[in-house]
Amino acid sequence: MSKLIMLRHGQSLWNAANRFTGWVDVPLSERGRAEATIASCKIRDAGLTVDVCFTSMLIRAMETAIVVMTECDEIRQGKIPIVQHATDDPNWHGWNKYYSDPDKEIPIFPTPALDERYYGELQGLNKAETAEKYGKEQVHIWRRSFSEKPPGGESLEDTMHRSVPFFRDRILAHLKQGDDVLIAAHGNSLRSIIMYLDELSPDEVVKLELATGVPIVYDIDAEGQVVTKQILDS
Ligand SMILES: O=C(O)[C@@H](CO)OP(=O)(O)O
Repeated sequence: MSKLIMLRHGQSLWNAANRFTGWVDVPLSERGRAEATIASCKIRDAGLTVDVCFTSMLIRAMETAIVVMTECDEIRQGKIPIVQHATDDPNWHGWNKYYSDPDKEIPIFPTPALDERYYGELQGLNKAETAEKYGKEQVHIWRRSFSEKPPGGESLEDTMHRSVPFFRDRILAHLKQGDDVLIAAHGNSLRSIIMYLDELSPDEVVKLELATGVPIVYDIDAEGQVVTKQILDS
């Protein structure tokens, strides 16, 4: 049985300011880094370790992954987490040219497939002011419905079309072979994967809210099926 730990990044500076963020690359707040540290301790205290880590390309998810993987040493079992950048980037050479033993490393794979949903024309706007302008109900539909897109942005369904194929092709492959996996990502990219894992309907996913910095732990069997789910929220 493998463990899948899903973690929404800690509070960002725009979460704190109640602004739509989407693909804007805003870092964690002081509280967000503390939340990531607490998440690391919860993962350690639950006796969990990590063999492979996936994050989005956005700094708030990467910061969270790095804090989790380095704050409580037990999680990395004496191994070194190393970020695995894309090999086809013409401006970036050398990161994978070194002497090392792969058994002593934990690869961290950043991927755009796990980025937050693109919030289009809402990016940067204050959420409360936007609700006053367009109505609470309309803004709730933009934020939480499955198929409605915010103006110029992605619906959850669009996000799912990139997150779930990546999850199935890349992440489940590790889980099926027995690796324990950490995904540090975003409210909506994780909602789309949880919708898939928990077999939620479009109506059910509207009510799914993920808190920042709270680990969600799945047991996954060798066929890639969910056996149990636990939320480490206390
Ligand atoms: O602003 C965002 O990018 C997201 C997550 O913080 O917001 P929402 O909760 O509206 O999906």
